[in-house]
Amino acid sequence: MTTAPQPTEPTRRPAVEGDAHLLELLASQQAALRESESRYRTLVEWAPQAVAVHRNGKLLYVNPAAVALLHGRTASEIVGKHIGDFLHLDDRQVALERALMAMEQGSSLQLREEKLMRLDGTIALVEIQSMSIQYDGEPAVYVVAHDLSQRQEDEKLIHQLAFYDALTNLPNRRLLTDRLQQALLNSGRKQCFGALILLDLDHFKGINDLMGHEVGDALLMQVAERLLLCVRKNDSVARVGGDEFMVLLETFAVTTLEAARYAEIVAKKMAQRLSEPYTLFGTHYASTPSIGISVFQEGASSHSDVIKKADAAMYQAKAAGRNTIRFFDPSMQAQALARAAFEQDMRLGLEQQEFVLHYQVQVNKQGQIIGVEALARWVSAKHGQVPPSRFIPLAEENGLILPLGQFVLESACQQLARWASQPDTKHWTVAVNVSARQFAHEQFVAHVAVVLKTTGADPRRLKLELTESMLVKNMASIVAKMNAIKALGVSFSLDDFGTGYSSLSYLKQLPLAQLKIDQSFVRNLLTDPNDAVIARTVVALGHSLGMTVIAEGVETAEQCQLLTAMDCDAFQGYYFGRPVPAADLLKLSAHIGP
Ligand SMILES: Nc1nc2c(ncn2[C@@H]2O[C@H](COP(=O)(O)O[C@H]3[C@@H](O)[C@H](n4cnc5c(=O)[nH]c(N)nc54)O[C@@H]3COP(=O)(O)O)[C@@H](O)[C@H]2O)c(=O)[nH]1
Repeated sequence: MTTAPQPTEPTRRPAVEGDAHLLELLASQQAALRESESRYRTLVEWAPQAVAVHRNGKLLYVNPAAVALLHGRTASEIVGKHIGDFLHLDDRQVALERALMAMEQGSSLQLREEKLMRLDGTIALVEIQSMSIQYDGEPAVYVVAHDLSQRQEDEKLIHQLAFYDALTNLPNRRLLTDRLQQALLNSGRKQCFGALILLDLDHFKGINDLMGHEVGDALLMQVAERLLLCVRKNDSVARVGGDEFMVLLETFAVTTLEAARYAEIVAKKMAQRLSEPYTLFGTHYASTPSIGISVFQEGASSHSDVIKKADAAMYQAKAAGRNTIRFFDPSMQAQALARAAFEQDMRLGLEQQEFVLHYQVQVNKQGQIIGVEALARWVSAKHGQVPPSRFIPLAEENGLILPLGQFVLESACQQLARWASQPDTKHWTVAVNVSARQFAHEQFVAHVAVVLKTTGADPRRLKLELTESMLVKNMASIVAKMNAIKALGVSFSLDDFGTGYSSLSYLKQLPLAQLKIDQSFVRNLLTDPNDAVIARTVVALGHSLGMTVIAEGVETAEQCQLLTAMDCDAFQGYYFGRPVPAADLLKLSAHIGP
């Protein structure tokens, strides 16, 4: 049984024998003292704040509020322990020093926030005040702890209500504005551009009024979820009004056009996601957004300007018939429109068979043709010859790479089957470039198998070229897919080797047959010693892993000689021939020889 802390007793005057008056006085003083003690004990026992007394850290008394604060059941679980047992590691050192100071100086110490470890391991944030007292006639420290957990919860709730939307849990306009101000500062510091997307649901009022607010709310919640899936971790999606959402993109773009391009890609992704059907309370609904984009950098505009511009662009999107994207900046808008038209031309070009394949020879150390690389060409009726560097990245972005890649694979395999029937070319291999999106397609393995079957091409003569950058994520599933294709008899070459995330650990895991030295290392092979070291290392590395090595971009005899001296197995480049249609290859091949 512990006793509540006692106030220091007044000095007793010895009673004078026979002095009845004094005895009476003393008795009444003692009675008053007992009453005061009892009142004091009751006050401490019933105090809402946690109270504890310790001497040199050893706990002598805790009141019921302290037992409750520490998630104990009885005081005996706590009394006798050291205060250090209840101090969080973050605060232990300072708190123990303070406790000692309170003992030594016999004074009271200022309020301080500390974290306590409860008996069940949870943490309580408290405000601690200590003072020295006499307890059972000896110095001790009296501690009062105010539980701040509730205050913390309240603060959290206030913050949540002040900065987040209650329906979707997304940041609200106030928080988005804060973040926009921060993003403007960051964009100035990092010398890059950001973008603000303002998005409004078309005809939302109709759904809300006709179907009721419950349906409207459910739609808004699904919109919020879909928007979050379209952005990166550092971007912010906010609900800023009834059916209005803002998305703040922190791009690393160093030009406005680059930032605009990125914002457009994200906005398109959002438009597409939000246009997919919604199931709300068992019924299907359709909804589309109108989207405005404004690109910003610090100095060029204030946060309210940026918001106004995105707002104006969004109204232009509404005026243009809804379900569309508009930029505030007319030149960006013109670029976006031109790109959309170009994409449409590409779609038409695919339908009208404007895409063809050219082939570039690959030769061995003896200068004999051992195969070719298939390279796509677009001969557009409207744009003339369009280089792959222009249409491949765009096709990757808009998904056209899937039909285009399928066309390339089919045509290359048809050609491979034709060459297999001719004595001069029957040993040739054909390398086909596969883009990341194409390879990631869940049906890719099946597509390859079907194409091989329908064209009758020999899988052992087909080589798929992958690039390093597409192999960094989901290694296990990539390896599994490559193995499934390898099981068909097809081999793999790693394109642009050395320009990406080359790491021995992933190289070892991949079922590769060949490494391709990137042409950027071959270009200055004779003048830049670093490039020569890289090329030599790639050859040695490839061989040590049991792969062959091919160098691309070989333009001169000297480059070829040096690469041969490095023991490179095969070569490709203008020195041997530019990419040409299949019909022109045989003429060209007559000129290549040892
Ligand atoms: N996913 C697909 N990508 C493809 C396809 N077709 C082409 N591409 C990729 O487009 C990029 C540009 O290709 P291209 O303009 O055809 O350039 C290739 C060669 O023409 C060029 N090359 C070859 N030899 C030399 C040389 O001696 N000097 C020099 N300056 N350039 C040369 O190199 C390109 C070959 O690239 P690679 O694929 O890395 O071997 C390019 O990235 C293509 O991959 C396609 O069907 N699908």
